Amino acid sequence: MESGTALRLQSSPWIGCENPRRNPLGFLVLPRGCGGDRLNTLNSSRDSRLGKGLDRNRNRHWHVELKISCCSTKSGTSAKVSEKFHAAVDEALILKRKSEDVASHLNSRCIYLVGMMGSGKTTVGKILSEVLGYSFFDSDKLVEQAVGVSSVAQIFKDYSEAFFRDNESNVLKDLSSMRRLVVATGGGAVIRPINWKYMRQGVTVWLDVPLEALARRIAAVGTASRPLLHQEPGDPYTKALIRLSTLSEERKDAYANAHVRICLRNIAAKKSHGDVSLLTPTDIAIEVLSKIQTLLLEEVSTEKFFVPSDLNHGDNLEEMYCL
Ligand SMILES: Nc1ncnc2c1ncn2[C@@H]1O[C@H](COP(=O)(O)OP(=O)(O)OP(=O)(O)O)[C@@H](O)[C@H]1O
Ligand SMILES: O=C(O)C1=C[C@@H](O)[C@@H](O)[C@H](O)C1
Repeated sequence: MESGTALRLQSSPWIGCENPRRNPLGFLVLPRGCGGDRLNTLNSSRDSRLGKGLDRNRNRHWHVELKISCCSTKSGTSAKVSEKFHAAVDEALILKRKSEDVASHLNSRCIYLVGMMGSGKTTVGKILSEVLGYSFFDSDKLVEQAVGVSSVAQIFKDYSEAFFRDNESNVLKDLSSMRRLVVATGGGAVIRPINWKYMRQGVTVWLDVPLEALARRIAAVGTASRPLLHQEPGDPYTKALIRLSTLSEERKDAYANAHVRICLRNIAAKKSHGDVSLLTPTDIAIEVLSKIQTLLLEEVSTEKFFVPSDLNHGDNLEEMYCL
């Protein structure tokens, strides 16, 4: 992913700042005077939903956090680096603007990301949670926590898939009474209708990624953590592609229950390169916010609520799962 392709910031004449650093999510943290002024003008609202992410320390040592997710810097010239940095700043500005618009209509409702394994639910979900000032949870991790076993693969092995699915439903039920969460759900969470009842308490978003791209991503990290891919013979790419094709055929109608569909092929086509592998997680996060914005504006104009807006505050998730 983009994490291995850090920009060589120090060599950029445009930036000229010392010691740019990244926070744990891969956001660039720049000191004052390092090109963040363009963001500062947009960042003037004190009660911004982004307050936690962008306004932190603003009086003492103003800084900005940008998600840099460009694809390659192999040629490494300063001009190219500068161009890419400009593009990343523009991307971050769009992301911020969209997140503010969406936050004002979301009314604290949660976002549930659904999609096949490897579709980017975790990667994109973390970006969304950061810009919206939401907390991020991965339902697979919550199941592991609830069962007290360190991996989903081990739960499948020690118990059964059905046992895992029961626990997954329990987790989604618990989450459904919560607010201000972005949840990356397990790839198979969509197959149980009851889970939709829980997830549709928030806005549900389907990350629809071509199977070849999924298989490439999964092959790159291996199939060890994905028990449903263990049975197939062959090299990791072929193994993943065969199994993903069957699962996707079985599940495509279920994924289509989501309020919003993010089709990577369509985003790539809109960008005129047609290549989904050139789409950064930030590109995808921006598209998610745009589609949610459209949904919520339609909600306002038709007065028909697609997503319940009167949820009670739930119990404390940290306490429930000993996090
Ligand atoms: N836009 C992208 N471009 C390239 N690689 C990506 C992109 N988004 C995610 N990845 C990579 O694909 C892999 C899977 O991503 P991620 O873990 O976010 O998916 P997931 O949907 O949460 O998967 P799972 O359901 O199996 O937990 C990771 O190695 C991640 O770095
Ligand atoms: O696609 C699936 O069915 C799964 C995806 C993972 O996220 C895990 O929830 C588990 O490995 C099952």
